[in-house]
Amino acid sequence: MTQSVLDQIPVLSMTELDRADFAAAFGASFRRFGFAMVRDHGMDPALIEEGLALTRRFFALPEAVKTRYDARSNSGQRGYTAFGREIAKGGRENDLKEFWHIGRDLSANDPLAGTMPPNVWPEELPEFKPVFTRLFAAFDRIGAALLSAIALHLGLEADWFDDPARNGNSILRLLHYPPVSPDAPGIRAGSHEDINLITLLLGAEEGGLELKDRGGHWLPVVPPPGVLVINVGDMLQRLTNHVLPSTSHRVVNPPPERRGIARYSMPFFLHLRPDFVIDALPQCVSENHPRRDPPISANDYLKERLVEIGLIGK
Ligand SMILES: O=C(O)CCC(=O)C(=O)O
Ligand SMILES: [Fe+2]
Repeated sequence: MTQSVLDQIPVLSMTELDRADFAAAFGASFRRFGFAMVRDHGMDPALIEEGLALTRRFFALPEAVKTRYDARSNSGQRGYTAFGREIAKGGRENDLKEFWHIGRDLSANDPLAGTMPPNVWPEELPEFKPVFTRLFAAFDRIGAALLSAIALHLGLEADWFDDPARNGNSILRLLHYPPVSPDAPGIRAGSHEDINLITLLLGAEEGGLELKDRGGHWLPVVPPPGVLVINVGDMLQRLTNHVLPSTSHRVVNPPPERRGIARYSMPFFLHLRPDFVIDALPQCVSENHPRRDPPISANDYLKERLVEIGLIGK
């Protein structure tokens, strides 16, 4: 498979291809689209279903209960962010979505503990903590395998990302896009790029997700059931000096016949360790392709971007 024949995101098997072939195909999809789709990723379908069922139950709770877990006290990094609060960088209308964030639980004496607030859990749903703790660990594990494929594709050692991503400030986001009324201003999620290294997305089978391809056209991303959608975030774009493009994407409103249907999805934003300094890899810099961005620590970059999307005050 060469890059030029890729005009739809291929669905790649993590078990049918050997390690080198998977890395080549995954890398080609990333270079072409900034997106990839993967099956046979080994995540337990029953666990995913449990997570999505709990997500539906949480968002069905009364607003007064959900706002008890308001994430404004921790920069939007844990707990509940109400409908209409987040706005795409540079966007005009706030997004038509509400979400819940789960992060990494570090011990209080960990040197990085200051950069990661403790999780909050909804008392109303005791299964939340065990189920999402397991899902977070599963995403961490598959994320590490995908980073290893990216490393091979870039000509690095397979374990290159192990240390930079260990105890990364990753976030599991549970998303609810309620039914959309015909006169609603704005869209479910305005065009944006993800901040982190890579995003692993599950449950986005209800349509609406679109990526902007290199020709500037919006291409629907329609994963078959259970397939993981992975995209390049801004941190990987910076690290690879834009060789791997962080691709703009959005979630458009449903057509009239599906307006009454809510949409749920579960992106895992895989982050670097907060103290890791993101600087272009030497193999991605040349005379013809000079360095594009100055070095910056993952934590400083994250803070800068959270201000831009309205999750922390200036
Ligand atoms: O819901 C989706 O399918 C995508 C969500 C997304 O792009 C995001 O939350 O950054
Ligand atoms: Fe996104």
